Amino acid sequence: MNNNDSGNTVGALLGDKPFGNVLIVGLGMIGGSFAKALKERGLATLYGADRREGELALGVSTGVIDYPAELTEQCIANMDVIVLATPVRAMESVLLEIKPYLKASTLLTDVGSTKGSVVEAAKKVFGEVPANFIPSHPIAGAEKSGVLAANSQLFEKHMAIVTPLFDSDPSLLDRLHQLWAALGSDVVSMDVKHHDHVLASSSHLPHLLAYTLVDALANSERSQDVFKFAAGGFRDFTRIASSDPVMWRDVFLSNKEATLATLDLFTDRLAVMRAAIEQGDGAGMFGVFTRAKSARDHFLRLLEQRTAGQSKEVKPLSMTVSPASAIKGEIFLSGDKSLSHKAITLACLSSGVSHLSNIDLTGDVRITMQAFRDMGVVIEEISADQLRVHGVGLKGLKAPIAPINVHQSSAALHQLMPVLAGQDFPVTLVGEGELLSQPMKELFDLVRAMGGHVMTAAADCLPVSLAPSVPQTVSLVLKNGSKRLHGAALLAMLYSPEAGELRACKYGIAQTKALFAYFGLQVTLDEGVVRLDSAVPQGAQIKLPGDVTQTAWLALSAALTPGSRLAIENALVGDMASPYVPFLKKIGANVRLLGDHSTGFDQGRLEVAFAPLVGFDLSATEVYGLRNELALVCVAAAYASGVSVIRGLSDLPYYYEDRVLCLVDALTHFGIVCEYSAGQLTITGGIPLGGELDCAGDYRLALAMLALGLRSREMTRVNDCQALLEEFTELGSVAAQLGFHCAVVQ
Ligand SMILES: NC(=O)c1ccc[n+]([C@@H]2O[C@H](COP(=O)([O-])OP(=O)(O)OC[C@H]3O[C@@H](n4cnc5c(N)ncnc54)[C@H](O)[C@@H]3O)[C@@H](O)[C@H]2O)c1
Ligand SMILES: O=C(O)C(=O)C[C@]1(C(=O)O)C=C[C@@H](O)C=C1
Repeated sequence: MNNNDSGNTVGALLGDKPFGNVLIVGLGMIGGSFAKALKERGLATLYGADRREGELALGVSTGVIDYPAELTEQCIANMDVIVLATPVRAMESVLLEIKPYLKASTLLTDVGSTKGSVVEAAKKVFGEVPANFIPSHPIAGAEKSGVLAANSQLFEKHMAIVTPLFDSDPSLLDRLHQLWAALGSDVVSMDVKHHDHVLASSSHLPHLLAYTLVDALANSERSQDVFKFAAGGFRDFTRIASSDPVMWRDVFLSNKEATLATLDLFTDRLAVMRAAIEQGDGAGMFGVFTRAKSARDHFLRLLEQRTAGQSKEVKPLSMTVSPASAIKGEIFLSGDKSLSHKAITLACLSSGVSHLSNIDLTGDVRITMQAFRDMGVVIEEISADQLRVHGVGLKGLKAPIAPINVHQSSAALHQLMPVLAGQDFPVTLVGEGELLSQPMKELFDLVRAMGGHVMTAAADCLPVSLAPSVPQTVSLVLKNGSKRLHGAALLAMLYSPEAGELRACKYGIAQTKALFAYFGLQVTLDEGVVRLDSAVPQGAQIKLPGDVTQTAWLALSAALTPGSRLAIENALVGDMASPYVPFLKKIGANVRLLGDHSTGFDQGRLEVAFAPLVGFDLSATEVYGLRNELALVCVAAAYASGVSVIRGLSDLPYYYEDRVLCLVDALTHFGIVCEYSAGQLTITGGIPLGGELDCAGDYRLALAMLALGLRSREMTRVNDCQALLEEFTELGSVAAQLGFHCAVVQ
């Protein structure tokens, strides 16, 4: 070892460099990248050992390491961290060499692609895995090898898996997390066996296929022409066949059981595809290709999000609105998100084909779609807002190959749980982020009421496994549940052996009733009891109406902005239309809703022009009917002449009242006089001042605050608009089309 500082204590060195002395054994592509990344960031003094002296010389001359080293006592005993980066089968001999000199305080880890074999090697050498040996594995790499391929950014925004063992030293484990995090990795913990199975499918099998494909073609009769005419597809598929043969031989020797399992599964699927080609089964092939395409597109989006750092940190977005000149134009609004979600679910569970148009395919609707695709449903995306869904029937879903991941979507979870509880196969649902710590007792109880077996590790939280069960007649009382839970209850009723019922339903069901009717299902509401006749949903053709909240917001915005002439071409008419439109009419707005109303999602043209608004007095019953749009009601009051009274607010569930109180703060901040007492709010109309507001991440509040800024004296800035932009993805283009002066600021 050529360490000039070898006389220094480890503590002193740690003071200079946070990770002290780090030795890499196997200074190739991964070991070199690790060393270079630490060295460039000034985080450690780097030593390298390799059986090829040439690699060490190159490592020093290219600045990847500080010093070449040998596995002597002087070296090993002086290290704070030792990283094994040789091919996995060479690790046992390295462990044998370092064993006599290894201190218990030194963190020993590795970067090998298999973990079970490395743990076995450690057991063989040490008798049991020492507490300071904690295996890890960066999920980043390349088809290159050798120290010259070292890349100091290789691990940034990639995952690093750590596989701690029961007896691993907690402070060294913490150090290992810090080490990978310092190189920019997202660190995740995994069980050794699970790691080897997952990686067998995600990494080992693809390498085997690429090597075998190239080898088979290279030895085929027409190999010269095959390579001559091979283009992008061949190159993309076979890039990894240029990887290091020693490394990959070691991987397959070390992870036999898991690779054979995934290979068998793949071979079976390949046989199915072979049969489909032989039998000219176009529909079968189409099904596989559409599902695979969408699974890959979904995976790429997740990867993009992660590499763009979005899943780590959500940047708060703000929006500004300048007093607009006028809102002018004709517009079609995209379909309601919650209806889109429900329509897709019903279409997947129907017999026959459904055609869904004006569907909102943004955000978590895609998570639900992906889950159904994973369970065998063919969903064709005909255009950005149209789907053709080949329904499989209520019990026709197929067991997914892997657990269903709802990511962070509670909406997707509520759609999927009752449907999965009704199937004849066991299934596991996993999630991510905050969703993992949210108790789902009410939803899980609902599944239990269906007769479902619900198994969770942490009480009523994700992940959850469902086992097939004998279905029970669904009879539920949902006094306090959310609207989503009520939606889930209706789906649960689909699986009830006899007509199910839901008591104490506190939400209007007009929209659900209409949606179910499209699929041939009859929902009735009688004295607070919702019933669903047992029937099999049938494929349907549905054109979803424009989003009701967006319609109400645009109508108010045009009504209070002089010079406005707005037409919304696909506003919902009839019973299901928002009561906000008649409310606007009542307070003097120039509003006309044109269109015949018979059944279902009938749509008409809503025309709005400016007119002065007049103060109003709303009873508790009217306020209940307008509960979703109360923030907009308050904005209307702020611009109306005279005093407006809004009654019965404290009779509403607390979150409606909270939203109104937030808006009252905003109005007061903008100089509008408000008084709130005993659930009654009075607002005296005036001219809002403008300024900065915070919508606390609430989509409806954000819209109301933007409307408030439309005629205020100064520009209005609304902070925390992330949820708004996720819900109303077309806000920018709608604003541009209608002449709003609305902009996003980071
Ligand atoms: N290549 C990838 O994409 C990738 C990704 C993640 C993890 N890994 C893992 O990282 C490790 C290294 O892979 P790589 O791609 O850097 O390979 P590489 O061939 O570039 O480097 C391996 C180095 O180890 C040295 N070596 C071999 N046996 C040795 C021994 N007994 N003592 C000392 N040195 C020895 C070799 O001389 C070589 O320099 C492997 O375990 C591999 O499974 C690779
Ligand atoms: O990107 C590549 O070339 C890789 O092969 C990297 C890859 C992988 O399969 O994803 C290879 C092996 C690993 O252990 C981890 C990552």
